[in-house]
Amino acid sequence: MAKFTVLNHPLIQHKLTLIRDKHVGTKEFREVANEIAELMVYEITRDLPLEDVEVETPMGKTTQKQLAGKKLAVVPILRAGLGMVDGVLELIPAAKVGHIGMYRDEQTLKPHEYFVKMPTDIDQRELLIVDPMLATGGSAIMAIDALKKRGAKAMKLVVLVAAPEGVKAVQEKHPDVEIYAAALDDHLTDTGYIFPGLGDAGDRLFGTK
Ligand SMILES: O=P(O)(O)OC[C@H]1O[C@H](OP(=O)(O)OP(=O)(O)O)[C@H](O)[C@@H]1O
Ligand SMILES: O=c1cc[nH]c(=O)[nH]1
Ligand SMILES: [Mg+2]
Repeated sequence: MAKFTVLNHPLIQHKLTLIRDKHVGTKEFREVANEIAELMVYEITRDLPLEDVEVETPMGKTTQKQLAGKKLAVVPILRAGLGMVDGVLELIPAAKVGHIGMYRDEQTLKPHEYFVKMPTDIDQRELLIVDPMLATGGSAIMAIDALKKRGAKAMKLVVLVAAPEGVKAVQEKHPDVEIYAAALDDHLTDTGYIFPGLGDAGDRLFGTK
């Protein structure tokens, strides 16, 4: 079973508390969601492999480290995942970006896929799937299914807020995918929202409610 990790750096906790506040508007919600994503990626990439490279400084030749291994791609689950992409790209500006469009039926809570556009070489990349909310887990599971079907082999799921139900569901269906969250919240409500959560992350990011 892959790891589930809560990245509880004090800055991450503080910023998440800021955007939980229902009075925070679209501009601040957007800015802070990206800041949290950036801090999370800083933590998640701690163990990226390095290799030696020779470089000539103005003082002479030296052997130093550079990133080795698989290249990265960011995969937001639309819409709300878009709210984390800029934060990730701040740290990994050369990453490719694949998009998966998914919406959850409000009555059944079942996800529906409406768009997939991936870099052609996803089989050779490590994918960071981003979505602010992991609720029932249905959307993340379907997104990972879609990526695996297209050849993806290495991926991590990065969410701001996870519900225990969603973590369990993803771990059961995709035991090879590590999950990172800024917080593990208490439970899902009977309408499928995370409590205490953030509310509807897509609506809060894009001002659609
Ligand atoms: O774990 P689940 O129960 O599947 O719920 C989580 C999903 O719900 C939200 O998307 P939503 O369907 O609201 O679409 P949106 O991003 O367009 O708002 C959220 O961004 C996740 O993708
Ligand atoms: O709490 C939740 C659950 C699913 N999607 C959201 O945007 N928020
Ligand atoms: Mg939504």
